[in-house]
Amino acid sequence: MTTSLTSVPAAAAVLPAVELDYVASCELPMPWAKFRLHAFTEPATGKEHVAITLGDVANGEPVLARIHSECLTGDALFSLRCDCGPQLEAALQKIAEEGRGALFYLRQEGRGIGLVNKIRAYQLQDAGADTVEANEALGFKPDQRNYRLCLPMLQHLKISSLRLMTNNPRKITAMEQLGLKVVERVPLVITHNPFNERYLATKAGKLGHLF
Ligand SMILES: Nc1nc2c(ncn2[C@@H]2O[C@H](COP(=O)(O)OP(=O)(O)OP(=O)(O)O)[C@@H](O)[C@H]2O)c(=O)[nH]1
Ligand SMILES: [Zn+2]
Repeated sequence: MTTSLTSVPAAAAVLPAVELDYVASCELPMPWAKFRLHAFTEPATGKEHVAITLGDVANGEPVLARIHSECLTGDALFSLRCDCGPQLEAALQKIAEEGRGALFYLRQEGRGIGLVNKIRAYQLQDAGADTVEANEALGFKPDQRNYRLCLPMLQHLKISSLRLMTNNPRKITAMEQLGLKVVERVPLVITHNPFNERYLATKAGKLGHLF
């Protein structure tokens, strides 16, 4: 049985709604704790998104949260070109340490351009472009993500106040524009290696990330 979860709060009335359907939840044991996994579908795109929770996130207290954008290469294939894998792991570990929190895994691969286009962008980066120049050369904005996706999931889980694990101030602004309260920014660990130095420098220099 699916439940339709379309809504736009007053603060985000100017933005078009994103409709998600809640489908099912299950236990998800991980090395750090036994989480719960909640599945949603996005009828407009056919994409499947998930939220991972631990503890009672619906009790009104601010929730330690991570909004994580899909990165197949970093999250699953151990790529050292970015810091996504270690950030995903660190966020889940921190939620487990606190015994309560939520991670939203959004299928917005490659900052919203998709896996194949991200690999095209990486090819341009191999030839000298930075991450922003590569996206633009392919006809995309530097960051095409839409955080409105989170709203139906947050509402389904009854979360309205966040302690957000991020180094990206635009994520905080996006959440506030959706009518959510961000009571704290919790910085995330950055893992430097010889392959991601330029990626991290571009994030700090052109995309406004706080390191
Ligand atoms: N287009 C493109 N996407 C990338 C590149 N490197 C990583 N990504 C994607 O960027 C997304 C992660 O975003 P980041 O900009 O690294 O970090 P963030 O989510 O904005 O900020 P944090 O909350 O601090 O992690 C994932 O969807 C990755 O697949 C790249 O070179 N080009
Ligand atoms: Zn990545």
